[in-house]
Amino acid sequence: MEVGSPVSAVRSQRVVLGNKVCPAVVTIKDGRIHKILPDGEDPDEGGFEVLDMGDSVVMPGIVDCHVHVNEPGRTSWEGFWTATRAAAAGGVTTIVDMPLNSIPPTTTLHNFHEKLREAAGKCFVDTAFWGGVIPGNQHELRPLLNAGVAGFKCFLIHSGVEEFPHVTLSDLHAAMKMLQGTGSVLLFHAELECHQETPELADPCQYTTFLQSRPDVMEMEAIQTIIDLCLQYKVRCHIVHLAAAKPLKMIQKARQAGALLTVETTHHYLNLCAENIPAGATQFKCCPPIRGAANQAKLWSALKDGQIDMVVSDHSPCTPDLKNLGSGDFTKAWGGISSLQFGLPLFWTSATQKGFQLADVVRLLSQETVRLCSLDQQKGSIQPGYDADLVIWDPEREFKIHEADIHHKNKVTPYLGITLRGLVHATVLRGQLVYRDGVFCTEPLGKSILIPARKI
Ligand SMILES: NC(=O)N[C@H]1NC(=O)NC1=O
Ligand SMILES: [Zn+2]
Ligand SMILES: [Zn+2]
Repeated sequence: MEVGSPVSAVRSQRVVLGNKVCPAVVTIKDGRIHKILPDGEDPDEGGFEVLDMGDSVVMPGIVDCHVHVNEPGRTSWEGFWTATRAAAAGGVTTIVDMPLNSIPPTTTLHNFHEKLREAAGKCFVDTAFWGGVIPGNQHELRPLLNAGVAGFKCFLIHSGVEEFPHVTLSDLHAAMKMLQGTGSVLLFHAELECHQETPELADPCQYTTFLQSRPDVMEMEAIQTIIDLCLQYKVRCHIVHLAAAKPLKMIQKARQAGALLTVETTHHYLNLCAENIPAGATQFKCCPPIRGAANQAKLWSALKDGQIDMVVSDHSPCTPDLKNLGSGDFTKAWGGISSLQFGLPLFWTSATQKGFQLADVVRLLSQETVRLCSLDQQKGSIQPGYDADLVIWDPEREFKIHEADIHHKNKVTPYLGITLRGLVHATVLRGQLVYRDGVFCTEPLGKSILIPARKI
């Protein structure tokens, strides 16, 4: 079957349906899942283009709700065309774009309209959008929500870019008042500046120098602030890219007290360790920093027992010069790691060794992420009526990451040359084959997804 073709049924010996993996034929009508038939039973109506995938796994497409596309304004860093091709190659059928790093940032209705114009006709997978909260823009929040943003993101510390300033507590009270009763969600970059001594003569090329400059107490302090606001206003709050395990106890306690609080971590915190980062290797720089192995083990057990809800990429690329790889100075390099294309195999390679099952992958990379961005009635599950967004992959197949196979605009990544388990064969977007074995559909078939206002 050619890429770009409509698919009217997919057959496989391993279809992930809820908690089960079984042989089935998934039929598709008008871009949506129509019926799920036991294998052997043939689709009854004629003219079916059955894509027979043997024993490759068929799963809901991955929904990565933390991606910095950077368009418009910083298109040398990334863009809709390249980011969504990387997504398609990685089995990601929906991304949610972060409001910052693009110029302008998605902090006003006017800027959101500009974002939508720029995205049109360039996306190979579906794309939804977060709005941003910055000082003084509280009157833009309701209009942005009514226009279809999935929710909002803010920073409690310098964001890395000047045009997206971080908020103070009084900005947050103003924003919370606007969001109260809307059912929307506020995402927090959870690091707060704390008073601490920084050793003057520390070598900026040593990873530990950077790590010590952003200790886990900065995450603790930020998360305490978030919990207080969340309980006070009863607005849904979400902690992006939790790196430290220490705040998990207080998060759990807050949830037990009724806080509408969710938390994500990223592939880099689950796969990379501070102990293994060489001097000068600024491709590993991100914020909060990658912490030690003992911390990482705690993140994995928190994922297992549901204390961390989901795993995302936080794909945040830049041009190679901004990584300062030449000097290797961690204090000067851009913080951000590119991994949009490799989320599924990165997660699976480690998770399978820790006893996670395919159904856990669906829960952590699709079902929980669609709930966060209010797409759970439409995406993230193989059920009649849902969008026929599928990833078809081989969880046993190993492959090596070669630069030539990376579809992100800039190829700098800490994962270059590593071998992963889990090869994506095909990606189906609303019933159309958009990627198969290295070949993309020539037309970008992705849509901008506007989220209808929540009914609460
Ligand atoms: N501005 C931006 O993308 N920052 C991201 N990069 C990173 O490493 N953490 C972030 O929050
Ligand atoms: Zn962040
Ligand atoms: Zn981010």
